[in-house]
This record gives sequence, C-alpha cells and structure tokens, in this order.
Amino acid sequence: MTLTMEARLAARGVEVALEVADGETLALLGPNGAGKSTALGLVAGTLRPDDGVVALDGRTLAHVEAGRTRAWVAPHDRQVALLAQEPLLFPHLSVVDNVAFGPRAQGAGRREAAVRAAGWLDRVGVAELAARRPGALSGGQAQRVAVARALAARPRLLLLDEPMAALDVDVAPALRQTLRHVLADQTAVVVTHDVLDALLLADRVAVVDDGRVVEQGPTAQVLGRPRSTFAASLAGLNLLTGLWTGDGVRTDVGAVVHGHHDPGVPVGAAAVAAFRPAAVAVFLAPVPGSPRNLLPGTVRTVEPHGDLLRVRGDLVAADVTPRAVAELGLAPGVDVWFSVKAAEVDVYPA
Ligand SMILES: Nc1ncnc2c1ncn2[C@@H]1O[C@H](COP(=O)(O)OP(=O)(O)OP(=O)(O)O)[C@@H](O)[C@H]1O
Repeated sequence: MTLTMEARLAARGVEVALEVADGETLALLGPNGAGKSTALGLVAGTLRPDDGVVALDGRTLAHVEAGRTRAWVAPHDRQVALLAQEPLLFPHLSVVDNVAFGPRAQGAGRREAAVRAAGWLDRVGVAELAARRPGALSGGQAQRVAVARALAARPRLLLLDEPMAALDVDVAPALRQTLRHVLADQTAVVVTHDVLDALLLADRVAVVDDGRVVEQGPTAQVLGRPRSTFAASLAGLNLLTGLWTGDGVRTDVGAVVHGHHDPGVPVGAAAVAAFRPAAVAVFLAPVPGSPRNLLPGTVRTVEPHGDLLRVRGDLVAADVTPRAVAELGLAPGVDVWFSVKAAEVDVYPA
C-alpha cells in the first residue's frame, strides 16, 4: 500500500480509513459536507487529527494518539501535492516559472527546472502559454497549468479536490481527458461529485457519508451494485434498503420488494433492492392482482429527464412519458403507486 490513513477529527465529525495502492487513483464521492475535503486535508497535513495515523510509502506523516502528536511531517515535506478547485498560481510569475517553482525548490538548476516545466506544460496541452502571466489565462488553461505545477514537483501522491468544479461545462471534458492521461501511473485521490470523474479517472471509489466511508470498491462494482444511496444516485438507480425475508427485501417502510437475488443471502441479513427509474411505472391506485412490486408514495418533483419526465417520490423515482404525466395529472403532492416488475429488480447483500 502506498497511502494508508486512519484518522479521526471530532470537530468535523470525521472518522475515515483509506488505502490507496501504488499508481492507483481513488475517487472520494459523497454528498456535500460528508467529509471528503477534510479527508484530503488530513492527508495533506493542513489538518491534524485527534487520533490516527497517516503513512505514505511506509513513511509516517502523522501519528496522533488521544490528542498527543507522536509524529508530524509538515505539509511541504510530505511529497503530497494538493490541487484545489481554484488554480492557485503565483500571479507575478510566468506560467513556466510557476511550473518550475517545485523543481527549483527541490534543488534543480534553472535550466533543468525550465526543461521539466516545459515538458509538463506540453503534457497538459498548454506549451504555447509558457510565457504568459496567470492573469491572462482562462479558467481551464489556469487549471491545466496548476496540474502541471503540481506534477512537476514529482509528488508521491496527488490530491485533487473537485478539479473540474470551477470550470465551464464545455471545458471540463477536455481537462478530464488530460487528467485521465496524467493520472494513469500517478498515485492519486480525487474528490468529486461527478460520476464521469469516477468512471474515467478512478480505479476504485470510496463513498463518504456523514464522516465515514460507507462503501468502497472497484468503480465498476460500486456503480454496478451500489450499496449506499449516494452511489445509487450516481449510478442512476433506485435503491431500497431493508432485510432479506427469504423471498424479498422488507424495506424500512414495510413493503416487501421481490427481485433477482444472490443465492445464499441469509434470512434476516441486510439487503438492498436496486432498479432503474425507467423500469418503474406510476399508477393512481394499486393494480389488483398484479404480480408487480407496488410501493406507495407521494410525488415530490417532476423534472425533465432526456425525452421522459422523472417523477420522484421520497424513496422511488420513475421515468415516464410526458403523456402519462399529463393523463395521470402527476404533480407534487399527488399520492401514487410506484410499480416495478420483479424481473427488473436486483437484490443483493447490503
Ligand atoms: N473550515 C471549517 N471549519 C469548521 N468546520 C468545517 C470547515 N470546513 C468544513 N467543516 C465541516 O466539516 C464537515 C466536513 O466538511 P468537508 O468540507 O470535509 O465536506 P465535503 O465532503 O468536502 O463537502 P463538499 O462536497 O461540500 O465540499 C462538515 O460538517 C463541514 O460543515
């Protein structure tokens, strides 16, 4: 393992354990205020845990026991680079001097640092901007320069805190492609809200909620079989949690949901039922004798979703045609029945 962290910071309500292997990119996903940036701060050394250990390549960066610091490496000595949402460049230095700053600080000669800086600017696609000042760059260009600057210092670990969040939607895809290339053999942790970042940049994802890692694994596995509400929402799936009864999931609201299930799930074990909103139909009354799963709900929102409308209840969302919405008079506050065939539902352990 390259990075191992187990740290608690009570003031932020955070207690997280993370591991990142050599060359791996881990995406940290989770709702606002979940503790993702706090986790990065604990690794970078801008935050000190109340308790815990952070180690990189076997070197202890932080070790605190019950508030007593046993070991502490200052942020600038950690060989960890943190890339924030807003590119923080030195305004008075040219682009190439910004990127050469790290190598110079590490003892490289002026020429060597300039060559390394030029190489990185080329890799991130902004070689022609070398002589400019940061004030003369667009947001996307500045973020590319910030990536080059972070990597020119040859960090053992690169931390990225929502690197695309401050960019226009039309420039984010190109930067994401660039990051995909530069992160290929770089050990990195990227905080993101965006499922595309997880899919295109990360080998593994960890979902953080309420200060804890609630789910982690290979990206395809977490998005294919999410166990947390947040991962399910990223994967575009409805997720109902409950207990396996032997032939269905008894959900927290009492309804039993039937579906395809893993053999050998023990009765009484925590389980989830996942299904696509497109597989859900909406009725104003329960369909008598229907073999379908029926879940009562109240419409909360109706929003456009591609060619369809997404009708959201508290627990279930359904994608239905505008015509059906009009015919049924679906609007916030209307009581409905959400219906999904068992064949459309995947049931697996939580
Ligand atoms: N500077 C701060 N001082 C005190 N508390 C903070 C500070 N920054 C964040 N917090 C609190 O710490 C907790 C974790 O916040 P954090 O910023 O790590 O979450 P996050 O997952 O990165 O959220 P977001 O996605 O909104 O950036 C939250 O309860 C937040 O209110």
